[in-house]
Amino acid sequence: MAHPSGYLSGFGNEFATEALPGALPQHRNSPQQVAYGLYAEQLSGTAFTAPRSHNRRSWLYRIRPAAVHGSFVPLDAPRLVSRFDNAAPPNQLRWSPLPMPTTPTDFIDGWVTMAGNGSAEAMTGCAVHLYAANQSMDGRYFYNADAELLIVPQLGRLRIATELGVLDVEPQEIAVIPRGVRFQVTLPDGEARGYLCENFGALLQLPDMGPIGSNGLANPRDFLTPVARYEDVEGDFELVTKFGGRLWHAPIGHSPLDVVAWHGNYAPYKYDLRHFNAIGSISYDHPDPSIFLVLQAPSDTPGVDTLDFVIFPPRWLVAEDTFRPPWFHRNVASEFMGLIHGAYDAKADGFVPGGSSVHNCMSGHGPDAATFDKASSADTRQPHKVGDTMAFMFETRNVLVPTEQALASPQLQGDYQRCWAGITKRFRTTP
Ligand SMILES: O=C(O)Cc1cc(O)ccc1O
Ligand SMILES: [Fe+2]
Repeated sequence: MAHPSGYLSGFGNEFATEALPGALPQHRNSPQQVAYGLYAEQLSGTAFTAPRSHNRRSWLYRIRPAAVHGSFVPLDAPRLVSRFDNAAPPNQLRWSPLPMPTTPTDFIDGWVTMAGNGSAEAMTGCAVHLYAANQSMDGRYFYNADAELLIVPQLGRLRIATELGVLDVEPQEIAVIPRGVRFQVTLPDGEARGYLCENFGALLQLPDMGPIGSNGLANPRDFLTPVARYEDVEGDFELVTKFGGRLWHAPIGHSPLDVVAWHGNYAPYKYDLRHFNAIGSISYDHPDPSIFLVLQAPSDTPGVDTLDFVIFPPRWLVAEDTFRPPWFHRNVASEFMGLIHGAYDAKADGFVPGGSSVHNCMSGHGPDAATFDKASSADTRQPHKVGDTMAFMFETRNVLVPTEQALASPQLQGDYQRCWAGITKRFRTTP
């Protein structure tokens, strides 16, 4: 049954889609002659020998193979950083939103690297960027050989035309573009801003749910993958790639979005965070934020992820005799947070939509003084709705090294630590 959205529904399914009838070969992948004079091409996202449960690849039937383009030369990208070997301060860090660009800037020009760990070459770790753009990509196409790309729009819609079809995303939705998939981003609202996470390692997957059971959190059928759609256009175009931590570009005489049909389980997808089924405490205490895990990129160590994508969606707080907002804490993991919409329940002010924060390994953080005061005297016999909110966290196993430009940024809030300065000594020698 066709999904009402016009997309294909499900996470990591074996999809099959064709924009022209009969374009998709049946019962084989590379027949001697493909219908409509198409070329067959495999795109693999995991090792050929990866276990079946993790094996991802798709077969593309296209007007020209991906090999047809000119030679790549380096492309300057001064705000893109790929080495995370500078000294990371243990300070809690927070930034105001990135201002919108004042010169023509498309989605690719608009990346500003904030922090990261590991490396693209080693295929481990991740990089966190912000993007801010005021132009559609025009005659320009991009693929990322370094990473799977998680896109978290905060302002303005994105039309992401990929080789495998079109994803329309708006704030409070996310998109994931697999490593290697070519795409072009246009801006229906004329401008756009948001957060990006490049995942250099194993692909993002839905988490196991343990005692939660077989339903809840992000339900697989809410993940949407586009149907095949192709462009048959020729011109003096540019193919940009991120490869080995830097940008390269090559001339290309046609649109690489020329895939007429495809099948497989390696494909872009989107997910509406508002569909997340939040599960929490219905008795007492504030659970660990892993309860809000949307997607995880596992590392080689069982139970320890390279990257966790966690959200803090609208929800009811009902826990009794409980300090309900996030507690004070220090974690072995490192946290990059962003706010997509509304307000975040641990911070009364200063953390605004489009803003960011980093709390690295063992750096103490938690509710600000105003939040602490309010929540420690709230009536917890009453349920409380945390509405009008959508915050997220990229949580990583390795320290998130902030880039020098992020540490020197005019948006860095030099007074961030003062949000805890009003937390006074309450100790007394009587209970
Ligand atoms: O630091 C944060 O605000 C994120 C966070 C939220 C929470 O509910 C528990 C732990 C945690 O790191
Ligand atoms: Fe935290």
